[in-house]
Formats: sequence, C-alpha cells, structure tokens
Amino acid sequence: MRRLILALTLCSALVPFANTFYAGYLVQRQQLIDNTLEGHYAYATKLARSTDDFLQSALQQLAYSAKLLAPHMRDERYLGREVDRLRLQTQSFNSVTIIDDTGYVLATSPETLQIKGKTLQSAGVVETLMAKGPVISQPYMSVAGNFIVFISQPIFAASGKYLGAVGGSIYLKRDNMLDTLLGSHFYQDSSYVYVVDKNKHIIYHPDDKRVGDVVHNNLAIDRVSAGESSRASLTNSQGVEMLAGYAVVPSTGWGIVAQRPKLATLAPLNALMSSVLYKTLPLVLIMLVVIWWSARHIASPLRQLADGARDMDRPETAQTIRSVKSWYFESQEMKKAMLKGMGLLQRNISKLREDVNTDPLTGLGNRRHLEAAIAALQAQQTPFAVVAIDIDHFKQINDRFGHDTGDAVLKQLAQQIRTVSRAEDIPCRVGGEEFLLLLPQAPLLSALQMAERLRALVESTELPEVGRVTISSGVAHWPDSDDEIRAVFQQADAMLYAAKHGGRNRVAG
Ligand SMILES: Nc1nc2c(ncn2[C@@H]2O[C@H](COP(=O)(O)OP(=O)(O)OP(=O)(O)O)[C@@H](O)[C@H]2O)c(=O)[nH]1
Repeated sequence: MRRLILALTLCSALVPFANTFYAGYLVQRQQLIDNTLEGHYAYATKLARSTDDFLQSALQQLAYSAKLLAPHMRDERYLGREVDRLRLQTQSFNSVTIIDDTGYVLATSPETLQIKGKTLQSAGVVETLMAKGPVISQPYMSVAGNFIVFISQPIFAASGKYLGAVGGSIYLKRDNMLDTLLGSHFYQDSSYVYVVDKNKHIIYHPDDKRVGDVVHNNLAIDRVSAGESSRASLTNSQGVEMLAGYAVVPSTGWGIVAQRPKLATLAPLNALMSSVLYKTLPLVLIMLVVIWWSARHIASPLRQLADGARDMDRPETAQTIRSVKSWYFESQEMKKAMLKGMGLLQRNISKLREDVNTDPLTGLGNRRHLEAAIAALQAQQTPFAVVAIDIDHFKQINDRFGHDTGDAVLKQLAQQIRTVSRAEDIPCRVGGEEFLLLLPQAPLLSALQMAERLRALVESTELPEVGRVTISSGVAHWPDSDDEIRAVFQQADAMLYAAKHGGRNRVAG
C-alpha cells in the first residue's frame, strides 16, 4: 500500500508534466500545420496569378506580332526574322510557328523542327484554326513528339480576312518558361509545385517523368480541377501525407498545387521537442527524486503510527508510538490521539481482566482467579495454607430474611475476610456461601490462628436485622498436608466438614 501511495504521488507529479509537454507539442504541431497550409495556399495563389500574367503577356506579344505580320504573309524572310525574334527576344516559347489559314507552316523557329512547308493537323493547330481568335490550347503531343501547350493569335488582313495564325509552343517536358516561373524559387526545403490542367493531366512537375500523367484520387487535384482554390491536408497518389495549397489559373483553368510532405514539415518540431525533453529530463528526474524523498519523509511517521495501530492491545506498543518522530502537526495530533486511545484501551482491558476474575457480589476473586493463583504458586513452588470457610445455616438466613439480606451477609463476611488477611493473601468466593482463603508462605499454625481470628470476629459482629452469624472453617497446607494440591483442597474441605460435624462455629485443621 505504501509503495502504491508513493507510486501515485510520483505519477501525480509526472502526469501534469507529461500532459503539459504533450499539449504544448500538439498546439505547436497544429500551428505549424496551419501555417504551412496557409503559406502554401498563399504561394499557390501567387503562382497562379504570375502564370496568368505570363500567359496574358505571351498572348499580347503574339497579338503585337500578328499585327506586324499581316502585310508580310508572303515575305518568307520577314516571317523567318519575326519567328526568331519572338522566340529569342521574349524567351516565352520553346518554338514559334506561323501557319496560314489551312495549317500550312510558313515559318518556324527553330528550323531544326523541320515542319516548315508541312500542313499541321495537331490538336493545338486545329483548335487555333477553328477559333480564329486567341487560344491557349489543352496540352497535346506535337508532330515533333513534344508534349506541348500551343498559344496563338489570329492574323487578319486589313480587309478583315483571316490569313492564319502566329503561335508559340511551350514544351512541357523540357526547360521552359513555366520552369522559370514555377520551379526556380521556392523554399529550400522539400516543398514543391506542380500544375494540372482541367483534365487532371500533370503539365508541370519538378520530376519530368510525371508530366503527362493523369492523377486520380488526389483531393487537391480533384478540387482545383473543379475550379476551387484552398488548402488541405491530404494523402497523395504515392501514399505520402502532404500539406497542400492549391489555386486555379483563371485564363486556362489550370490548377497550381504547392505542397510539402507533412513529415518533413513536422521534423524540425519533433527534433526541437526531443531536444527540449532531453534537456529538461535531468531536471524532471531531480524533481521526482525530491518528491519521492519528501513523500517518504511525510509518510514515515504515518507508517510507524499505522504499524503501532496494529498492535495497540500490547502494552509495549505505547513506547513504540511514543518514540515515533512526528515532525509535523498532523502526525503529532495523530500520535497524541493514538496514545490517548491506547491508555483508554489498556485501562479497559485491565478492567475486563479484573471483571473476568472477580466475583461481582463481594469483589473477591472468583474460581478462575483462584485457579490462576494456585497455578502461579505451584509454578513458583511457594508453599501456602488453605482456609475453607462456610457460613453456618445460611439457608435459614435466606429463608427467614430473604435473599437480599443473605447477599448482605455474604458481603459482610467478604469484608471481614479482607480485614483479617494480609496483603499477599488471596481471598476468593468459590461457591454460593463458600469462601477460600490462600495464605502464601503461611505455615499451618498461622493459618489456623488466622481462621480462628476470623471466626471470632464474625461471631462477635452484630449484623442489622440478622443479628449474629457464625462460620465454620477447615484448614490445610501445601505441601505439609499433601504433595498433591488437589488433595490439599480436599483436606481443607474435609476439615470444614469436620468443623460442621463437630457443632459448627469452629476451626478444624
Ligand atoms: N443470598 C444468597 N444465597 C445464596 C447464594 N448462593 C447460595 N445461596 C444459598 O446458600 C444456601 C446454602 O445452604 P446449604 O449449603 O444447604 O447449607 P447451610 O444452610 O449453609 O447449612 P450448613 O452449611 O450445613 O451450616 C442455599 O440456601 C443457597 O440458596 C447467594 O449468592 N446469595
């Protein structure tokens, strides 16, 4: 039990510490997650705006070119210079192409593409020719085998006739303007950005191999391709927990997702918490030792008092309790109360012991007391004399004066026996009106004299109402009368019987 209390005390000190530590960790963890989500959302939003700005600016550059090109659609050299200028000066496109209203390539930069003089029927070109207006195409696989987005502006003659289009391609799997825009500057950590189109195609990813993949079962992609901009904690298609912010590029419906693995985000916090724990642990251990020592010190007097309480019926326990060092008020009070209680208990016990051995009517020892006294005398080999005393014709006293008066006579005789006996003598009432008196160390003669003195005293005493009564006594001695104690008492009885038979009011021995 003591160990349990000690353990509980230590726990009650340790639990709040652990609780505070853990609660602190949880709060900081949530804060870190929230901040990261917010940061990534803000970053995705900013990138969406920048991407939109870039696309708008690319469209403007092409629109400007389209105006310049309209009067020179048959001038091969002019067209060649313009596509080179557009590609090299703006650096917005990986390639630039001018087509006529049938998709026939009039000029291209770089020429290494080898599509000049060919009629293109790729998805981007078909979309451009159908639209006869500004177009940012859906990503598609080009004739030259590049996964591209084609951005174009129509070319109209002054008469309003549609002449064709000038367009720039962005190669999604190669270095391009999106790389510069999206991949160059983000946190120097494991954060990264990727872009999906409306159909959940990855059109930009730091890992080139992912470009062109269609991603399902990704919360951020599902939401952003549905036109929603926000932030979310999610598990990506690779099964990694991510903290993601996502935003829609208004002009194209593309979705930009900026994200960071949750584990990487929380790693510094975990390291910090470990370090805090490591540094505070010695202090906590010292604190626990102090608490343990204090608890032991406080519990010590209580434990000693509790040990004492188990043996309260033993007289020596009082000394044990007295010696307990009760150094604080409560234990002092408990010690005082226990000592007081023990005094009472001891008094009650000795009173009970006395009652058990005492004849209630006369206050003399009873038969139990007599037997204990005989056993003690025998054990110590102390010689003793026995006087058996009996009131003569006591029945008549009862009959004539009533039982209460008889009792009064018995009490009176008990008092007279006390009067004539010594302090060390043992007077007992062993039956109705039979008394026995043990006289330790007394020779037979002294006992006979004492019995005679008693007899004379009783005879000479006038009792109210009853008048005079007499007694008869038989005397014997151990070991003079017999070695056997039982025989000595029988001898005293025999002598008493002889005294009665001899006419009563006499002593025989
Ligand atoms: N008042 C009273 N009477 C008692 C008590 N115990 C026994 N007696 C009575 O004591 C009487 C004893 O009488 P007996 O033993 O017959 O003899 P006795 O009348 O004393 O006559 P002897 O002994 O032959 O002289 C009985 O009447 C008992 O009822 C007691 O506690 N109180």
